[in-house]
Amino acid sequence: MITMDDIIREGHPTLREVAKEVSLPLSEEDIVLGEEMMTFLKNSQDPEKAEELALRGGVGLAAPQLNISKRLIAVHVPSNDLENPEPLLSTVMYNPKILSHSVQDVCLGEGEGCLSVDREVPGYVVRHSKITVSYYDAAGEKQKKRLKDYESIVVQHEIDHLNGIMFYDHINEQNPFALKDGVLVIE
Ligand SMILES: O=CN(O)C[C@@H](CC1CCCC1)C(=O)N1NCCC[C@H]1C(=O)Nc1ccccn1
Ligand code: NI
Repeated sequence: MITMDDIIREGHPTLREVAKEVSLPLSEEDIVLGEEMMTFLKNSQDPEKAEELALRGGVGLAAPQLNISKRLIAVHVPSNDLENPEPLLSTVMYNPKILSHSVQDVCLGEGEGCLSVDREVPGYVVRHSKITVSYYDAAGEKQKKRLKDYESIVVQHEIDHLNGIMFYDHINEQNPFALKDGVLVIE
């Protein structure tokens, strides 16, 4: 079972590598890895389990964060609507690829963090508001999804990890809260 001890922290070279494509058909090993990454996210969002296992709550995880330089990510974005507890997005993506994106940019008002970064790095992380992402699912089926806003931000943060990019690489060093015209700030 994955715990925080399995997550490598900034400074570890693997976080700056470009991860390798996963070979298809998916190996049992890669399928199990995806399942374990999804279980970590669900555990991390469960108050009891998170406390018991000392997990930081996470909505996404990329294999390089486990020192596994492969192009697979897991995302589990909880619903923000008590009426409908269904998660907004919950999937493992193998060889995810952004096919197209909006001109419109977006950023989280409270900035971003990372389970591999044990410090606050303030500033706006400007990303595409909408993306069309293709990927293979755990059944080896090719999928295509159009994502927007928070879900889009999460998937972009994870795909960055596959390319050795950290969220703070996007923050303007001169003025971390500088915003170009038209960038949408979402809370
Ligand atoms: O690469 C993947 N990571 O580094 C885990 C990150 C991924 C998100 C950061 C911004 C977009 C994707 C993550 O999830 N976090 N960052 C550090 C601590 C907070 C935590 C978080 O946002 N938790 C959360 C949010 C809503 C609901 C439940 N939990
Ligand atoms: Ni991260």
